[in-house]
Amino acid sequence: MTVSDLPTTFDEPVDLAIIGGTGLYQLECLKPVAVLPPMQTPWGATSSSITIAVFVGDSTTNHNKFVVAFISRHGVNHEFPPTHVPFRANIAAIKKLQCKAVLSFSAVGSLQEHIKPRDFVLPQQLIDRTKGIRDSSYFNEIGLVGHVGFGNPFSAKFADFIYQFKDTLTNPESTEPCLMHYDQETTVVCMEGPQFSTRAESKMYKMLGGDIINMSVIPEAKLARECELPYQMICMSTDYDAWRDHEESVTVDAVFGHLANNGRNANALATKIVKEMAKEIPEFMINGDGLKGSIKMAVATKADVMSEQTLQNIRFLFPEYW
Ligand SMILES: CSC[C@H]1O[C@H](OP(=O)(O)O)[C@H](O)[C@@H]1O
Ligand SMILES: Nc1ncnc2[nH]cnc12
Repeated sequence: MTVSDLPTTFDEPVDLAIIGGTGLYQLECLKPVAVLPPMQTPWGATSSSITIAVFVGDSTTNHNKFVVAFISRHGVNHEFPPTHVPFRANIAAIKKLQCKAVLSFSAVGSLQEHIKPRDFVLPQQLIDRTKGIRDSSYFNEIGLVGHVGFGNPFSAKFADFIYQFKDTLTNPESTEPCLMHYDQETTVVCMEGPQFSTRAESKMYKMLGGDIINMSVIPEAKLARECELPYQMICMSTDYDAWRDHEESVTVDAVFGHLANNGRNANALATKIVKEMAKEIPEFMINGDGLKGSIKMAVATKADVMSEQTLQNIRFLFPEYW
Protein backbone atom coordinates (compact mmCIF):
# COMPACT_ATOMS: atom_id res chain seq x y z
CA MET A 1 0.00 0.00 0.00
CA THR A 2 1.37 3.45 -0.87
CA VAL A 3 0.78 6.58 1.20
CA SER A 4 -1.77 7.79 -1.33
CA ASP A 5 -3.86 4.61 -0.74
CA LEU A 6 -4.18 5.31 2.98
CA PRO A 7 -7.41 6.57 4.54
CA THR A 8 -7.77 10.36 4.71
CA THR A 9 -9.81 10.32 7.91
CA PHE A 10 -9.13 9.03 11.41
CA ASP A 11 -11.85 9.12 14.05
CA GLU A 12 -10.11 8.14 17.26
CA PRO A 13 -8.44 10.58 19.66
CA VAL A 14 -4.72 11.11 19.15
CA ASP A 15 -2.30 10.87 22.09
CA LEU A 16 0.79 12.79 21.01
CA ALA A 17 1.44 15.46 18.37
CA ILE A 18 4.90 15.72 16.85
CA ILE A 19 5.93 18.82 14.89
CA GLY A 20 8.89 18.45 12.56
CA GLY A 21 11.01 21.43 11.53
CA THR A 22 13.81 22.18 9.08
CA GLY A 23 15.13 18.93 7.60
CA LEU A 24 12.52 16.87 9.45
CA TYR A 25 9.61 16.79 7.02
CA GLN A 26 8.57 13.30 8.07
CA LEU A 27 9.64 10.77 10.69
CA GLU A 28 10.70 7.42 9.28
CA CYS A 29 9.85 5.74 12.57
CA LEU A 30 6.15 6.51 12.07
CA LYS A 31 4.35 3.93 9.94
CA PRO A 32 1.29 5.84 8.77
CA VAL A 33 -2.21 4.37 9.06
CA ALA A 34 -3.88 7.51 7.70
CA VAL A 35 -2.86 10.78 6.09
CA LEU A 36 -5.30 13.60 6.76
CA PRO A 37 -5.29 16.42 4.21
CA PRO A 38 -4.29 19.84 5.60
CA MET A 39 -6.95 20.61 8.23
CA GLN A 40 -9.10 23.70 7.80
CA THR A 41 -9.46 25.59 11.08
CA PRO A 42 -10.90 29.01 11.99
CA TRP A 43 -7.27 30.22 11.68
CA GLY A 44 -6.67 28.82 8.20
CA ALA A 45 -5.23 25.51 7.00
CA THR A 46 -2.38 23.61 8.64
CA SER A 47 1.06 23.85 7.05
CA SER A 48 0.96 20.22 5.92
CA SER A 49 -1.15 17.12 5.81
CA ILE A 50 -1.26 15.26 9.11
CA THR A 51 0.24 11.79 9.27
CA ILE A 52 -1.36 9.45 11.78
CA ALA A 53 0.59 6.46 13.15
CA VAL A 54 -0.42 3.87 15.72
CA PHE A 55 1.96 2.16 18.16
CA VAL A 56 1.08 -0.94 20.10
CA GLY A 57 2.33 -1.33 23.66
CA ASP A 58 3.73 -4.62 24.90
CA SER A 59 1.71 -7.40 26.53
CA THR A 60 3.04 -6.59 30.01
CA THR A 61 1.08 -3.36 30.07
CA ASN A 62 -2.62 -2.69 29.93
CA HIS A 63 -2.25 0.19 27.51
CA ASN A 64 -1.91 -1.24 24.07
CA LYS A 65 -2.58 1.48 21.54
CA PHE A 66 -0.85 4.83 21.25
CA VAL A 67 -1.70 7.25 18.45
CA VAL A 68 0.68 9.90 17.09
CA ALA A 69 -0.01 12.77 14.67
CA PHE A 70 2.84 14.38 12.72
CA ILE A 71 2.77 17.86 11.13
CA SER A 72 5.57 19.46 9.13
CA ARG A 73 6.00 23.05 10.40
CA HIS A 74 7.27 24.58 7.18
CA GLY A 75 5.28 22.28 4.87
CA VAL A 76 6.72 19.14 3.31
CA ASN A 77 8.44 21.19 0.62
CA HIS A 78 9.50 23.92 3.08
CA GLU A 79 7.12 26.49 1.64
CA PHE A 80 6.38 28.48 4.82
CA PRO A 81 9.09 30.81 6.16
CA PRO A 82 9.12 31.16 9.97
CA THR A 83 7.13 34.44 9.88
CA HIS A 84 4.34 32.85 7.83
CA VAL A 85 3.99 29.39 9.33
CA PRO A 86 0.26 28.98 10.14
CA PHE A 87 1.08 28.32 13.79
CA ARG A 88 -2.46 28.98 15.03
CA ALA A 89 -3.92 26.50 12.53
CA ASN A 90 -1.29 23.86 13.40
CA ILE A 91 -1.88 24.01 17.15
CA ALA A 92 -5.67 24.28 16.74
CA ALA A 93 -5.62 21.11 14.59
CA ILE A 94 -3.54 19.34 17.24
CA LYS A 95 -6.06 20.37 19.89
CA LYS A 96 -8.98 19.28 17.70
CA LEU A 97 -7.39 15.83 17.33
CA GLN A 98 -7.44 15.66 21.17
CA CYS A 99 -3.67 15.31 21.52
CA LYS A 100 -2.46 15.31 25.11
CA ALA A 101 0.99 16.81 24.53
CA VAL A 102 3.12 18.37 21.79
CA LEU A 103 6.67 17.28 21.00
CA SER A 104 8.35 19.75 18.69
CA PHE A 105 11.67 19.48 16.84
CA SER A 106 13.74 22.48 15.79
CA ALA A 107 17.12 23.17 14.18
CA VAL A 108 18.93 25.78 16.29
CA GLY A 109 22.15 27.75 16.41
CA SER A 110 24.34 27.46 19.50
CA LEU A 111 25.25 30.52 21.57
CA GLN A 112 27.52 28.54 23.91
CA GLU A 113 30.85 26.84 23.29
CA HIS A 114 29.80 23.64 25.11
CA ILE A 115 26.73 23.15 22.88
CA LYS A 116 28.30 21.74 19.74
CA PRO A 117 26.65 21.28 16.35
CA ARG A 118 24.73 17.94 16.46
CA ASP A 119 24.12 18.19 20.22
CA PHE A 120 20.48 18.22 21.35
CA VAL A 121 19.05 20.66 23.89
CA LEU A 122 15.85 20.64 25.94
CA PRO A 123 15.28 24.33 26.72
CA GLN A 124 13.20 25.35 29.73
CA GLN A 125 13.19 29.11 29.21
CA LEU A 126 12.87 31.41 26.23
CA ILE A 127 13.44 35.00 25.15
CA ASP A 128 11.06 36.31 22.50
CA ARG A 129 12.90 38.48 19.97
CA THR A 130 10.32 38.15 17.18
CA LYS A 131 8.96 41.42 15.81
CA GLY A 132 5.30 41.22 16.85
CA ILE A 133 4.20 40.46 13.29
CA ARG A 134 3.15 36.83 13.91
CA ASP A 135 -0.35 35.94 15.07
CA SER A 136 0.65 34.73 18.52
CA SER A 137 -2.61 34.25 20.37
CA TYR A 138 -6.15 32.93 20.10
CA PHE A 139 -7.25 35.51 22.69
CA ASN A 140 -5.98 38.85 21.43
CA GLU A 141 -8.88 40.56 19.74
CA ILE A 142 -11.58 43.06 20.57
CA GLY A 143 -14.31 40.87 22.00
CA LEU A 144 -12.01 38.08 23.18
CA VAL A 145 -9.30 38.82 25.71
CA GLY A 146 -7.21 36.23 27.52
CA HIS A 147 -4.03 36.51 29.62
CA VAL A 148 -2.27 33.20 29.94
CA GLY A 149 0.58 32.41 32.35
CA PHE A 150 3.82 31.75 30.47
CA GLY A 151 6.47 31.92 33.20
CA ASN A 152 7.58 28.36 32.45
CA PRO A 153 7.02 28.01 28.72
CA PHE A 154 8.04 24.35 28.46
CA SER A 155 6.99 21.18 30.24
CA ALA A 156 9.67 20.09 32.73
CA LYS A 157 7.87 16.77 33.21
CA PHE A 158 7.99 16.13 29.48
CA ALA A 159 11.67 17.16 29.35
CA ASP A 160 12.44 14.77 32.25
CA PHE A 161 10.73 12.02 30.28
CA ILE A 162 12.78 12.74 27.16
CA TYR A 163 16.07 13.12 29.04
CA GLN A 164 16.03 9.49 30.18
CA PHE A 165 16.84 8.61 26.54
CA LYS A 166 19.86 10.92 26.25
CA ASP A 167 22.17 8.02 25.41
CA THR A 168 20.22 7.32 22.23
CA LEU A 169 22.15 10.04 20.38
CA THR A 170 25.02 8.93 18.15
CA ASN A 171 27.53 10.57 15.84
CA PRO A 172 28.98 7.80 13.66
CA GLU A 173 31.02 10.11 11.40
CA SER A 174 32.97 11.54 14.33
CA THR A 175 34.74 10.59 17.53
CA GLU A 176 32.90 13.48 19.22
CA PRO A 177 29.80 12.18 21.07
CA CYS A 178 26.44 13.94 20.67
CA LEU A 179 25.26 15.24 24.02
CA MET A 180 21.81 16.15 25.28
CA HIS A 181 21.83 19.36 27.36
CA TYR A 182 19.10 19.93 29.90
CA ASP A 183 18.69 22.13 32.94
CA GLN A 184 16.04 24.52 34.20
CA GLU A 185 17.94 27.64 33.05
CA THR A 186 18.65 26.54 29.48
CA THR A 187 17.24 29.32 27.30
CA VAL A 188 16.25 29.50 23.66
CA VAL A 189 16.12 32.88 21.90
CA CYS A 190 13.54 33.18 19.13
CA MET A 191 14.34 35.74 16.43
CA GLU A 192 12.18 36.82 13.50
CA GLY A 193 14.46 35.93 10.60
CA PRO A 194 14.50 34.87 7.88
CA GLN A 195 18.01 36.37 7.79
CA PHE A 196 20.39 35.08 10.44
CA SER A 197 21.69 37.38 13.21
CA THR A 198 24.49 39.90 12.88
CA ARG A 199 27.57 39.25 14.98
CA ALA A 200 26.55 42.10 17.32
CA GLU A 201 23.07 40.63 17.81
CA SER A 202 24.50 37.17 18.38
CA LYS A 203 26.80 38.51 21.11
CA MET A 204 23.89 40.44 22.65
CA TYR A 205 21.77 37.27 22.84
CA LYS A 206 24.64 35.56 24.67
CA MET A 207 24.81 38.46 27.12
CA LEU A 208 21.05 38.24 27.66
CA GLY A 209 21.46 34.63 28.76
CA GLY A 210 20.58 32.81 25.54
CA ASP A 211 22.02 29.34 25.01
CA ILE A 212 20.51 28.53 21.60
CA ILE A 213 18.63 30.42 18.91
CA ASN A 214 15.91 29.63 16.40
CA MET A 215 13.06 31.28 14.49
CA SER A 216 10.14 29.06 15.42
CA VAL A 217 9.49 28.43 19.10
CA ILE A 218 7.39 31.62 19.16
CA PRO A 219 4.41 31.52 18.84
CA GLU A 220 4.26 27.70 18.84
CA ALA A 221 4.95 27.42 22.57
CA LYS A 222 2.53 30.26 23.43
CA LEU A 223 -0.29 28.72 21.41
CA ALA A 224 0.25 25.27 22.91
CA ARG A 225 -0.03 26.89 26.36
CA GLU A 226 -3.23 28.64 25.26
CA CYS A 227 -4.59 25.21 24.32
CA GLU A 228 -3.58 23.76 27.73
CA LEU A 229 -1.16 21.40 25.99
CA PRO A 230 2.13 20.34 27.65
CA TYR A 231 4.81 21.36 25.15
CA GLN A 232 8.48 20.48 24.85
CA MET A 233 10.85 21.41 22.06
CA ILE A 234 13.82 19.20 21.22
CA CYS A 235 16.40 21.57 19.79
CA MET A 236 19.02 20.13 17.44
CA SER A 237 22.13 22.26 17.17
CA THR A 238 23.47 22.92 13.66
CA ASP A 239 25.93 25.85 14.00
CA TYR A 240 27.56 28.42 16.28
CA ASP A 241 25.49 31.32 14.92
CA ALA A 242 27.64 34.48 14.48
CA TRP A 243 29.28 35.24 17.84
CA ARG A 244 32.61 33.50 17.23
CA ASP A 245 34.75 36.23 15.66
CA HIS A 246 37.40 33.83 14.41
CA GLU A 247 34.88 31.78 12.41
CA GLU A 248 32.54 32.36 9.51
CA SER A 249 29.06 33.33 10.69
CA VAL A 250 26.23 30.86 10.15
CA THR A 251 25.13 30.01 6.62
CA VAL A 252 22.41 27.68 5.46
CA ASP A 253 25.13 25.32 4.12
CA ALA A 254 26.51 24.96 7.64
CA VAL A 255 23.03 24.18 8.95
CA PHE A 256 22.37 21.61 6.22
CA GLY A 257 25.69 19.89 6.90
CA HIS A 258 24.35 18.58 10.20
CA LEU A 259 20.75 17.84 9.27
CA ALA A 260 21.28 14.20 8.26
CA ASN A 261 22.86 13.21 11.58
CA ASN A 262 20.33 15.28 13.52
CA GLY A 263 17.50 13.66 11.56
CA ARG A 264 18.79 10.15 12.37
CA ASN A 265 19.00 11.05 16.05
CA ALA A 266 15.55 12.66 15.99
CA ASN A 267 14.10 9.44 14.57
CA ALA A 268 15.89 7.27 17.12
CA LEU A 269 14.82 9.50 19.99
CA ALA A 270 11.21 9.79 18.80
CA THR A 271 11.04 6.00 18.50
CA LYS A 272 12.20 5.57 22.11
CA ILE A 273 9.83 8.26 23.39
CA VAL A 274 6.79 6.93 21.58
CA LYS A 275 7.47 3.27 22.44
CA GLU A 276 7.85 4.14 26.11
CA MET A 277 4.68 6.23 26.06
CA ALA A 278 2.83 3.36 24.37
CA LYS A 279 3.88 1.05 27.22
CA GLU A 280 2.56 3.46 29.80
CA ILE A 281 1.17 6.93 29.16
CA PRO A 282 3.13 9.31 31.40
CA GLU A 283 1.31 11.03 34.22
CA PHE A 284 1.74 14.54 32.79
CA MET A 285 -0.26 13.51 29.72
CA ILE A 286 -3.05 12.00 31.79
CA ASN A 287 -3.41 14.86 34.25
CA GLY A 288 -2.60 17.67 31.79
CA ASP A 289 0.58 18.84 33.57
CA GLY A 290 -1.29 21.36 35.75
CA LEU A 291 -2.73 23.19 32.74
CA LYS A 292 -6.26 21.80 32.69
CA GLY A 293 -8.86 24.48 33.40
CA SER A 294 -6.32 27.32 33.11
CA ILE A 295 -7.88 28.84 29.99
CA LYS A 296 -11.35 29.08 31.42
CA MET A 297 -9.82 31.28 34.14
CA ALA A 298 -7.50 33.20 31.81
CA VAL A 299 -10.17 34.46 29.41
CA ALA A 300 -11.47 37.72 30.85
CA THR A 301 -14.26 38.46 28.35
CA LYS A 302 -17.74 37.38 29.44
CA ALA A 303 -19.30 34.77 27.16
CA ASP A 304 -22.59 36.69 26.85
CA VAL A 305 -20.88 39.57 25.02
CA MET A 306 -18.90 37.34 22.65
CA SER A 307 -20.05 37.33 19.01
CA GLU A 308 -21.36 34.14 17.43
CA GLN A 309 -18.19 33.97 15.32
CA THR A 310 -15.94 34.30 18.37
CA LEU A 311 -17.86 31.60 20.21
CA GLN A 312 -17.65 29.33 17.21
CA ASN A 313 -13.88 29.85 17.05
CA ILE A 314 -13.17 29.17 20.70
CA ARG A 315 -15.52 26.19 20.72
CA PHE A 316 -13.25 24.68 18.06
CA LEU A 317 -10.58 24.58 20.79
CA PHE A 318 -12.63 24.24 23.96
CA PRO A 319 -16.13 22.87 23.31
CA GLU A 320 -16.29 21.96 27.02
CA TYR A 321 -15.85 25.56 28.28
CA TRP A 322 -18.01 27.75 26.03
C1 LIG B 1 17.39 26.75 7.81
S1 LIG B 1 18.05 27.38 9.27
C2 LIG B 1 16.78 28.42 9.98
C3 LIG B 1 15.50 27.71 10.26
O1 LIG B 1 15.82 26.50 10.98
C4 LIG B 1 14.97 26.42 12.09
O2 LIG B 1 13.75 25.84 11.66
P1 LIG B 1 12.90 24.85 12.56
O3 LIG B 1 12.78 25.50 13.91
O4 LIG B 1 11.57 24.74 11.90
O5 LIG B 1 13.66 23.55 12.59
C5 LIG B 1 14.84 27.87 12.51
O6 LIG B 1 13.80 28.09 13.44
C6 LIG B 1 14.64 28.55 11.19
O7 LIG B 1 13.29 28.52 10.79
N1 LIG C 1 21.95 30.33 13.86
C1 LIG C 1 20.63 30.19 13.77
N2 LIG C 1 19.81 31.24 13.99
C2 LIG C 1 18.48 31.10 13.92
N3 LIG C 1 17.87 29.94 13.59
C3 LIG C 1 18.64 28.90 13.36
N4 LIG C 1 18.35 27.62 13.01
C4 LIG C 1 19.50 26.94 12.88
N5 LIG C 1 20.56 27.74 13.12
C5 LIG C 1 20.05 28.96 13.42
